Amino acid sequence: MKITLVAACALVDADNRVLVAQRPEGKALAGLWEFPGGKVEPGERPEACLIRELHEELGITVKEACLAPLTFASHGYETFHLLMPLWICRRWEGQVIAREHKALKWLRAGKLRDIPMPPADEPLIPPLIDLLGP
Ligand SMILES: Nc1nc2c([nH]c(=O)n2[C@H]2C[C@H](O)[C@@H](COP(=O)(O)OP(=O)(O)OP(=O)(O)O)O2)c(=O)[nH]1
Ligand SMILES: [Mg+2]
Repeated sequence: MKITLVAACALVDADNRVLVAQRPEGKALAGLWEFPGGKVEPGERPEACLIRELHEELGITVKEACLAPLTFASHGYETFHLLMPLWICRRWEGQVIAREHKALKWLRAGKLRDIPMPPADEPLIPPLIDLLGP
């Protein structure tokens, strides 16, 4: 079984809302709402990967000191096993824009259950509600 390491981030705004991003057409899991992030490249540190992906996908600049680990997902997909640490980030530079996603939205953690997310993401919701409230 191939293990794929993906670094992902819950960006949290001043009202404790979380950013979710809609996966574009033509990619696996198209249309589902995810946490921004991506695959860790060979030799790359996960935190460096996340900072790179947040810049590529959302156009923002994040300092490593502003990333706090929250939890992780471990999920068996048909062709690979996803291991996905999730960081929280409340501080960044720049305006969030959808450079690669179909759409973006800010939601209270309790509302994450109402949007279609990848199956791997479901266990990430309770720790977000614990931290941020519903
Ligand atoms: N970023 C992200 N990926 C997720 C989440 N949940 C989930 O199952 N995945 C899966 C989808 C993909 O199989 C894999 C990472 O995908 P990705 O499409 O973000 O990877 P990437 O940014 O490096 O994009 P690419 O260069 O491979 O196209 O993890 C999530 O919340 N965020
Ligand atoms: Mg990505």
